[in-house]
Amino acid sequence: MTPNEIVELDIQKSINKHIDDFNSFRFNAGAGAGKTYALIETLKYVTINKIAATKSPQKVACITYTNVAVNEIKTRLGNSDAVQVSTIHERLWDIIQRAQPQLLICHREKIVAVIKQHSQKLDDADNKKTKFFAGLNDEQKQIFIEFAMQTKDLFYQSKKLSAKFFKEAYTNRIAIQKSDFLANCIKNIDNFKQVVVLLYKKKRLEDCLERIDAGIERRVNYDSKVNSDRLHYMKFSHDTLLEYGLKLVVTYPTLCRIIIDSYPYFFIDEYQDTHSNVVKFVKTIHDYAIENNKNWVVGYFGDTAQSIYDDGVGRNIASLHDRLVDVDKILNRRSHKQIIDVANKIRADEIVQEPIFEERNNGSVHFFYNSSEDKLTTAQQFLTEYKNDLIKDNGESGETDGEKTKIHCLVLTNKLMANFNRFGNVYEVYQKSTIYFDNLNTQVLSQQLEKLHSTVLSIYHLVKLYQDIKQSVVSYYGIFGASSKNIAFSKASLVIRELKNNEVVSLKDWVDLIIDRLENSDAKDVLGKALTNRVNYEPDKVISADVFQSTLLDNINTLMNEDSENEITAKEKVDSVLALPIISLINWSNFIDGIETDEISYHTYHGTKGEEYKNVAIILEHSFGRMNKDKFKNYFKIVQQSAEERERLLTVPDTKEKHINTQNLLYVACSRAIKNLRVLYLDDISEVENGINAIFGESKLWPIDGNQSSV
Ligand SMILES: Nc1ncnc2c1ncn2[C@@H]1O[C@H](COP(=O)(O)OP(=O)(O)OP(=O)(O)O)[C@@H](O)[C@H]1O
Repeated sequence: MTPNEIVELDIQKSINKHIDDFNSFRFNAGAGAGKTYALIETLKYVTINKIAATKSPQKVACITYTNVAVNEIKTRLGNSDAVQVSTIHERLWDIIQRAQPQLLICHREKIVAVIKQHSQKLDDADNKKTKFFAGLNDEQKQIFIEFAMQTKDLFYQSKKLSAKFFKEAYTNRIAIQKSDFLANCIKNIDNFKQVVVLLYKKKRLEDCLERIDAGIERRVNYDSKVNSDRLHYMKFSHDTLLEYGLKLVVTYPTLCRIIIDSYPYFFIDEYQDTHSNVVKFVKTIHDYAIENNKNWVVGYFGDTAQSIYDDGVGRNIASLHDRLVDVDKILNRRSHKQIIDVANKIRADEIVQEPIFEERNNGSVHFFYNSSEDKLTTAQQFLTEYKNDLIKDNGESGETDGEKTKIHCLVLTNKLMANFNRFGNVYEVYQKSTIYFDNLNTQVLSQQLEKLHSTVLSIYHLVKLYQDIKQSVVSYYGIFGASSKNIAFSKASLVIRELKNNEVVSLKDWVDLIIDRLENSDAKDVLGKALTNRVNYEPDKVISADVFQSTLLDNINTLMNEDSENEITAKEKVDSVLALPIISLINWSNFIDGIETDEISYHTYHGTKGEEYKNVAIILEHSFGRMNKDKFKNYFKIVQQSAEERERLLTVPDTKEKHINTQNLLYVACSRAIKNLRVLYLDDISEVENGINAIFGESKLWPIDGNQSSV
């Protein structure tokens, strides 16, 4: 055993000792240090020595960031009943759902708070949209509210009409003609709709409150399948789950005791990207354990320099959760020295890694730049050259298997990544939707299904259903779910044949086929069950072809169009979704599922968290999309300053936050490489060359004349 291996073993022993002593800890180490590995070792240690040895019925909770990570840990850990690996949402719901009476109180309070928010908005004379309502006197408000309630059906029937037809639909009503002030209120359709929708929402919540108070509603549920709260249906979504969880443990200490008894060992992977409410939740339990002399341990595993999401705690963990023992490790298990040296320069903090083995010294890092206009073609040519060099090098050493020459290419923008992955058209259509640019990354491309926009999620499920039926790889249970037990085999096979044997080129073809079968098939009820199971439609939404069609089109319309959209443009946008080729949608859904099909795999920097690849290509630009103009240019500009000047510039909080975020992103990207890393900067670097060279050593214009560089 080498001295470094002994050091590494000692670190694991110290973690085990903290577990023996119930000392909660934070294992902070750089990329490739073996945090995930240590987490698995820790889980094994606890299972064998604490749970199995004492035949304890207690469980170990292991929380990870994505479903992909859950599966990875489960696979690496092997079958274990004692360890429950899950996302925080799954675990939290499992824990708190039993506290229904307390949840109900929490839910009631939330409803009251949201009603108050709606009322404040309606009373806000400074709000452009609602001020016409705020300006009415009490009597007029009452008349308007009554009018809105009486015309609810009309509103929903007319909602999607253009402003002109919408107004006509309303003004044809005698009630409006009679009243001057009502006619006045409907002058601006956009504002009118905004107020009416708020009134409806408020009313729905008030009705729900009454039902709760009358004891009619007694259960509240977490809905993991949709991405927004539906409080009046007694359902809430992801962020509210974290909010409720925290509120419950703070308000009801008994819940802390129950959690401590059920899960005496609690581990959190990638803590830097965990929501602050989760850390507060865990800290509340930890404090309770200390104050009540209970044996409980939480272990956080992560790296503050890899915090790349806005809602993650990042460096704030130290202030949010004190009384933790720090366990540090500076050895790197993943990469060759050349990669580690660059990564150390980027993170520029107290963690200066070194390779665990001295012989890990054959890596390569090359930085190139090219500022031609056609970035896509330049990047493709660059990758082809990289690939050829790898084949040449590996061929010479007699190693030609795929992984050795496979390149993982990291690009900044989703647009470029989508183009490379052949679903650029899908991304382009979603870009024109109502999803804010900042949210496209999560709501359209997240590998955590719960983060996708609800309609995007339905489209994803529709495409997966198509794929599964087309490929015939899924069982009846996989298609129809629990209801498959009660479905006649003949009907199930009929509906699958009907769906499989028709040509489908676009999403529209697929949707039309489903609609047609819901209308005409002898097994239409069975198809409804498949849609409920796979696309998560409520049973009443698949009761007939018409209802299914209007629900889907309504959803797509809401996804694509603002309320005020011109009717023709609105229809064009809905049609642009339906016209998407099914093959592009399959490429997109494969991306969501992390399925790789090409020799070169393309990812966004964000999407590679926790991964490692032998050969990495990074495509860099000044800007990170439109919203983060000059993100990297500004970063390298700061890097190239003297230490004093850098410190001065970073005293501005906004500059510091942006700088650290960029630094973390570049760190995550570069540290994915095991052996070879090539960076291509697709802009003019003359103003930031010194900053680049300070990190990467030197930068060269690509393509280089004469001999190509060796990998
Ligand atoms: N003790 C060990 N023995 C053998 N291999 C190890 C050990 N620790 C880590 N490794 C290997 O080193 C590599 C990096 O480890 P791991 O992925 O756990 O790092 P990490 O700290 O989680 O990285 P990142 O922060 O970048 O996600 C992996 O291939 C892992 O299997």
